[in-house]
Amino acid sequence: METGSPNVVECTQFSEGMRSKYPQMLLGYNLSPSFNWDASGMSDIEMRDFIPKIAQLGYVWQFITVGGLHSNALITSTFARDFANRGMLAYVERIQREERNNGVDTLAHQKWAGANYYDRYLKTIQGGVASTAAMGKGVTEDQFKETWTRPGTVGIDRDNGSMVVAKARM
Ligand SMILES: O=CC(=O)O
Repeated sequence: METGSPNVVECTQFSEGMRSKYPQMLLGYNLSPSFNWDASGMSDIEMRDFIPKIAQLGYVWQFITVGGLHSNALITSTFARDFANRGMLAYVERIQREERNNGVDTLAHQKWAGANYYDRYLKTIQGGVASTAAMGKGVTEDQFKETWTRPGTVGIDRDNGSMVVAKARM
């Protein structure tokens, strides 16, 4: 279902009407980023509970249409502005350390670009020996294999005061 704003009353009425005629009907709902959620009148707690609440009304397929677009736009925009001012520190602080601290797989993104696949492909056609492997010893991805801590890093204050887990330079 599409509504004009996120509204539990409207969801309830639709669900009750639908289920009075088709009791087994499974419902879907667009958790739309087009809504101004802050203008909906819901408290933060009500927003947090919105999904499970309407799930109980039978909305078993709930989707956020362009949540990824908005999150990408936000980080790209805020990072680009910071990068213009603080250069690589902005990248390291906002992106690389956050990827590491949150276990985000793109931290070492080479495999996402198909480098392992391409290396195996090269080895196959070169009879098992590829002198130009993208993922061989000494490549940039090796820099993400070891960790150490160092003091004095700005902007991160997680478990160890001012110490930050950083990756070794090889
Ligand atoms: O554009 C998408 C939406 O409004 O849900």
